[in-house]
Amino acid sequence: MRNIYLDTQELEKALKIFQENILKFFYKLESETISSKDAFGRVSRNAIYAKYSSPAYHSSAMDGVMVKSEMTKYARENRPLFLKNEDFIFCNTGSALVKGYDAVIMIEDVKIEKDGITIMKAVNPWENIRIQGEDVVEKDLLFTSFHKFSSVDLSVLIASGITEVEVLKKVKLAIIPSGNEIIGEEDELKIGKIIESNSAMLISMARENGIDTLLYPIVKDNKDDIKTVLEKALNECDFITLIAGTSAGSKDYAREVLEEMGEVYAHGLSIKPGKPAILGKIGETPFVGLPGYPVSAHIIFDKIVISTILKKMRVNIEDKLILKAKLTRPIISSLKNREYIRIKIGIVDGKLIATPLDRKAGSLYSLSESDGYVIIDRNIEGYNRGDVVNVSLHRPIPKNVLENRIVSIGSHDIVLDVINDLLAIENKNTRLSSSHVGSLSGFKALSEGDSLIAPSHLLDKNGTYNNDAIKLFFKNEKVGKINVVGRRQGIYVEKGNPLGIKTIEDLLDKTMINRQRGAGTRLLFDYLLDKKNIDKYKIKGYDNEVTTHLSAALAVKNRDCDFSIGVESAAIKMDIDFIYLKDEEYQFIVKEKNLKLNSIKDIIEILKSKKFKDTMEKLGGYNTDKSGSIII
Ligand SMILES: Nc1nc2c(c(=O)[nH]1)N[C@H]1C(S)=C(S)[C@@H](COP(=O)(O)OP(=O)(O)OC[C@H]3O[C@@H](n4cnc5c(N)ncnc54)[C@H](O)[C@@H]3O)O[C@H]1N2
Ligand code: MOO
Repeated sequence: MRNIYLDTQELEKALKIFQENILKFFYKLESETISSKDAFGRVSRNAIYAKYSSPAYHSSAMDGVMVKSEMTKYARENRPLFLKNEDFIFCNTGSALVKGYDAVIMIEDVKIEKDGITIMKAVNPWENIRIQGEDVVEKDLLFTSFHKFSSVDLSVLIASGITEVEVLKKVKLAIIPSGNEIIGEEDELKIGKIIESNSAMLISMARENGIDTLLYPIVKDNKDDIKTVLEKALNECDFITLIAGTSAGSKDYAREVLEEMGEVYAHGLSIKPGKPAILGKIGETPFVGLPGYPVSAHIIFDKIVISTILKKMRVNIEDKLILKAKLTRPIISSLKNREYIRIKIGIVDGKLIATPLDRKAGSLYSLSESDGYVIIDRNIEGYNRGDVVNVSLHRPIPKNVLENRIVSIGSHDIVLDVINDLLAIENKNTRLSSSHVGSLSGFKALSEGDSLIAPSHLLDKNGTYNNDAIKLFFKNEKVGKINVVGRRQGIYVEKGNPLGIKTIEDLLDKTMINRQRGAGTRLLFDYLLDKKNIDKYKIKGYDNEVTTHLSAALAVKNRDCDFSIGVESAAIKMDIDFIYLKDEEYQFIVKEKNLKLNSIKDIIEILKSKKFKDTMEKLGGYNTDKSGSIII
């Protein structure tokens, strides 16, 4: 039977109903006694009071000599005072104060003589002394009940004589991956199979929040097998999560099994990604069905599983930091769901900008690349380009990381990855943060202040590169060009060129996958077709697009088309054949005022380096003779 869940609930409402139904889970507070040294991240069960004062006795705060302050009161710069050996005691930082002495003179202020010392100034009573209990007094309240211990707290405990603490037992969370197509990372990846990768992310998210996990073997889409593993998990764990099988597929059994074994409180939330989540319980054990797509699983795990367990542990759920930033692209959202849109942040001309990333729930890498989410609530249609939006950060971003991030929007080339890797190897803080939209859109973004550099390779009428576009987009502002690499553009064909393609004319009856509108490679292809008077729309697949050279090469390798177009290096990387068409210049377009930025200087330094030239040479199909030179 298929589950059809037409009615979705708001996340907060579903969470409330779920939590109201698992009160026994919340009230069962088991504790254990552990060494204070192991208490990092753990939560105290009771209030904790200091056993000793700290310092435990009066002690010297400096290396020097212990004195009776009264005896030093007449010492002056112009009237040195001599103290005999029996009038003082040499001491170190931390030495216990000897009875009768009440001050310490730093060793730098003492002149050592044969049978005593000379001092040039008086000391006050208790000067340079750490008084007993100055930091903590015996029986002081150190920590309240339900306090989560930080690294510093552990030292406080130990310094105050508390060697053991009673803490809440960690919640043990079952993570059960499911699906007939799911294989272990050690298994061979074949068509139709998916590597089980969600649990690695979920286990470390749990660990970050002080939750223990038990990972079960991958269970097949089979009701009996799912029931067997759930029975086992019920005996071994306090909370159960089942990955996948939550939606409407013919093999999605999570809901059915939960209905048979326990209770379902919600199936279907009005959020995206994460919509098909299932909340319920089996016996008294909370159960959450996580949608299989990684981004959906991540959101439901964070918003429901972790937040519920932290609530039980009485740990505050920290609100995420919010940054206001200007959207570089419009976002259209459905009125039915609250959407979590992944965002990458950057700074351009002193302003924070927000670039929306891939929205698909299966695009795990875009989650890893993102800095946070823009949340678009139900009943909001979305935002326009240029709108200032709130970005809820996954974690705080250090200022220097943001300032050293070069927002690059434009054409794609593998060289961008090479530059980033070399920046890391050379221990520079600068990084390229690239969006691949093609050369023309890159120019538009640069001219509208959405990016710092625009990688581009637009052929001019007179055979140079990018000058026509500069004239068109920058009428009142000076821009410079940084030569990145020369590249060879051509046609990608299957290895061995079985269709015998040699010239542009041979492409007429073949199927292609094109690059996106505005991509320099596509424009070059159009130009070459034009020169031969070939109607581009006669080429089958002309409108099918991909956005990078590597994806174009992959499409040929996978035989999704007869040919595609792009730079030679991607053909070499994908091990397919390449038919040369033209040399071209790939350049970074930068506003002249920004050429002096340290981050841009870092890029130029890398481009001029021998390591860069060697790496590009190894990749093949590149010319680095002009790399790093600037044309204004
Ligand atoms: N007809 C409909 N189909 C789908 C709907 C819908 O409403 N109607 N909802 C879609 C949404 S939204 C989501 S999210 C997914 C959720 O799917 P399931 O929870 O049923 O999970 P699967 O279909 O089994 O898997 C989805 C996807 O994720 C991969 N996966 C599963 N487990 C793992 C894992 N441990 N590690 C890595 N990847 C995993 C799985 O292979 C699939 O590719 O349903 C939509 N469909
Ligand atoms: O709502 Mo599903 O969780 O988008 O991808």
